[in-house]
Amino acid sequence: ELYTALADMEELLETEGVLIQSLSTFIKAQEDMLNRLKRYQSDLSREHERAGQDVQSYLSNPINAYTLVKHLTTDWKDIESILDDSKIKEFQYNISNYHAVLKFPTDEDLNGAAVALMRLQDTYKLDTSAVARGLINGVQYSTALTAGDCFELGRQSYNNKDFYHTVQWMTEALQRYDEENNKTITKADILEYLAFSTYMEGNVHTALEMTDELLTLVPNHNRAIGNRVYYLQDISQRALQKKKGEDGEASSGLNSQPLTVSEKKLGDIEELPERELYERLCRGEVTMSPAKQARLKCRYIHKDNPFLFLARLREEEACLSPRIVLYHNVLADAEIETIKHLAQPRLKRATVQNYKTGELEVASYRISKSAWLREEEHHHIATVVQRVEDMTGLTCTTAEELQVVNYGIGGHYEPHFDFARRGEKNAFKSLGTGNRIATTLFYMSDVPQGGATVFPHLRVALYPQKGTAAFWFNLHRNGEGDYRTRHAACPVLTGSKWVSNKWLHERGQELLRKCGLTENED
Ligand SMILES: O=C(O)CCC(=O)C(=O)O
Ligand SMILES: [Fe+2]
Repeated sequence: ELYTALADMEELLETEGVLIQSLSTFIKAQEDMLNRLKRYQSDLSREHERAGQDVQSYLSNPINAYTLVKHLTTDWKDIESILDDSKIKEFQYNISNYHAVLKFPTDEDLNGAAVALMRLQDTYKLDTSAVARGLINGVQYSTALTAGDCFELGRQSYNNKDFYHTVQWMTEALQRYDEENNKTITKADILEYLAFSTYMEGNVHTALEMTDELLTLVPNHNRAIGNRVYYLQDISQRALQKKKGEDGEASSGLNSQPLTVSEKKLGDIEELPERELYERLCRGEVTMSPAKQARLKCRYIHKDNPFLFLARLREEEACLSPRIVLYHNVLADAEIETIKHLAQPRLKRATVQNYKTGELEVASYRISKSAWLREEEHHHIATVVQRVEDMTGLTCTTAEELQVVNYGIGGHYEPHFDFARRGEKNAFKSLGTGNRIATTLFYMSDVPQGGATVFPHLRVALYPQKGTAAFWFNLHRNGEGDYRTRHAACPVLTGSKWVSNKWLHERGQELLRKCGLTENED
């Protein structure tokens, strides 16, 4: 699996580099061969023309006679030998051998990358046609996609039974097709997918029109002929049902039309489903109320810690209850490089714990790659862990190892709790270190677009800043989980997002975090 971390995608560029080099060598050899053939062709035809002007006198010249014989013996043999197909065989052989030695993406990677693109489109409300032109939020990141590219994206969606995106991308493919001089796909191919997906999206009349258009292009298209019959049946059935419905309505005099979404009064934003809040926060459409924001402060702090007297922490409050803070400039570039360097070769698809079985498994709601680093591995790791203790005033003796995470494009982690809930099977139980009392999340890269850490129920969005750490307690002082800390990592729109986290556990903090005087105190 390559698409889940941007770090691993770098190897694909190397693969492509080797393939391009190999293709260039092959083309060069083929061009040399053609040039030699062209030279022969022009020499031979010139001579042949000369002979044709006066055959008798041409052949009566002994040199010409010799030349003709030579052409038909040596030269044509030479031409035959130039036409050597071993170069093609060699090229084919090389390409297939590269599969054994270079990194290639799989069909799952292709599908994963396409799904990631759809996720970005949905979360950030990106316009299909702008994306197809290589524009992301108005910034030109890549060259435009061809009709064939758009078709392929539609096909991937189709294979995932995602007809909504199939329609979007096939419609875009059709538009690109009309503008293309060198066609990269046939109109019939596009129409076939577009018509069926349009039907699946509930628009049978348009599906029928598209199928009719397809049949004018390919009159004996078997599937189209079959679908057409099916669509016509569907239309007449609907008409019948509608008629029945109208008759019934007339007699009862009731209008049972349900309200449409737009007619429903949208209540307070807090009543929005979590998913909607999460996506709005990712897009930066929702913020904390100005009154709450006005109470947030930045300050230099030392927590009476001798080290911090010398190196004060730059603390920025992101939320007061529960308290979420950012510590700026707490990781040096060299430390970040060490962490990335050690983690990179060990990155594996990040897993989540199944709350019923306790098993670790991959899930579509967490797409990234991670690795774990121990303090003994490098003095930089030990220093960073020491810094967590200095920053938080807590102990790391019972903490988990440092987790390093890299997100690929579209990589995300949907809303979740970092702590284990009651009754949930979890791996911490056997450790005897208690629950995850707090989270320290280090941002190890800037992310140009997307990739914020958001707390939907608090309306807080933290934007990655290289070298900054976020800190919050997951548990109340009485040890109960603080449900307000539910948070998520928004999909990465552009850039590579690197974070690392240190999860601190309850045991050992007994004398470091005071108990509350009231129940469920922050
Ligand atoms: O990457 C982020 O912004 C958050 C990651 C996170 O919440 C986690 O790994 O538990
Ligand atoms: Fe988390």
